[in-house]
Amino acid sequence: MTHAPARKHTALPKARILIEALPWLTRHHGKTVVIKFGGNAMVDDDLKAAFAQDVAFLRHAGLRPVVVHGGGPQITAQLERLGLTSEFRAGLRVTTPETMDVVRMVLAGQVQRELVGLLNRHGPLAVGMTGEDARLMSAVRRYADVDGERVDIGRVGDVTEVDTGAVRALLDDGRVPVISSIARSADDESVYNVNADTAAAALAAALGAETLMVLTDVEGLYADWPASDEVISRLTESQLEKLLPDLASGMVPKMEGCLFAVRNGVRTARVIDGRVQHSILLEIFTDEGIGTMVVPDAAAKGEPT
Ligand SMILES: Nc1ncnc2c1ncn2[C@@H]1O[C@H](COP(=O)(O)OP(=O)(O)O)[C@@H](O)[C@H]1O
Ligand SMILES: CC(=O)N[C@@H](CCC(=O)OP(=O)(O)O)C(=O)O
Repeated sequence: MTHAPARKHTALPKARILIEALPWLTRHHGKTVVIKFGGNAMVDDDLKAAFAQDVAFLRHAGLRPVVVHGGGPQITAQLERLGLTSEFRAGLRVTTPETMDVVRMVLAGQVQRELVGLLNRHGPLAVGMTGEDARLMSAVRRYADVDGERVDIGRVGDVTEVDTGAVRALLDDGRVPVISSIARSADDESVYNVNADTAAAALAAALGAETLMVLTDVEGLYADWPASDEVISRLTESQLEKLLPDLASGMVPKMEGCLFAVRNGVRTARVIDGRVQHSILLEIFTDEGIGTMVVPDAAAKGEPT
């Protein structure tokens, strides 16, 4: 049996930690947070389980988290298993009809299912869907820009329209939507492979999310990558716009997505290190947050986030 003073000794610091989170939780109560979990950040099972714990925590604390997941490395591995090649142009996968079948199978049938399972360990929370369901995301064909030239990369799409009805209904019902970045053309004829950063940004804007959090396999946006690993902690939309042309492939859709989000009503967009366990909760306990935060020009000074 534990004596009351000993219980107090161990419990008090825990109570203090919870109380420390109170201002953040009060500020974010009822707010929608779109969290993009990159395939490169899904390093191991412990990390994925910790991610699910963080998301469940946010939901139980009264926020409305929406998960958009990637799975680039997982798609590449499956293509290799099938003897198919992977080719990227300007950070986007060249997607033949055959590749598209694999993309859909891996994202919706494997990665999404795994995340749904991990989240549902914490209650009947997660519902998986792709952009095809209830016409969540409509897309048009996207071409890659390679050295100023328009290159055909097959069935790659750019989101043109988001119908948030089904996602809002799930959120209102206390669920956590887990979304794979696949979309259909408005006429329903074609199915497209959408970059998961692009899909997350489009959803965050359409939902009027408070925050877009992008979990990846670096600490944030490096100022002079790959020469240095000095992370830029805060950027306004104008500063980011100037940097965009100099960014390398993996970061391009991420930072374009952050810019799109803050330009379209999302209060902050953040790129954080998904390889760090509980990186989402770490955001709660640090004033300036970890990683890189992008804010609209108008909100550039002083406001708490
Ligand atoms: N300026 C930069 N700062 C940080 N990472 C960069 C930068 N430019 C390019 N990168 C690359 O972008 C990668 C992240 O993008 P990506 O591989 O698509 O990840 P994810 O699977 O999370 O979407 C990093 O691992 C790094 O190699
Ligand atoms: C068009 C395009 O490139 N689509 C991506 C979709 C998955 C994705 O974006 O996953 P990450 O976030 O893990 O990179 C792909 O096929 O790899």
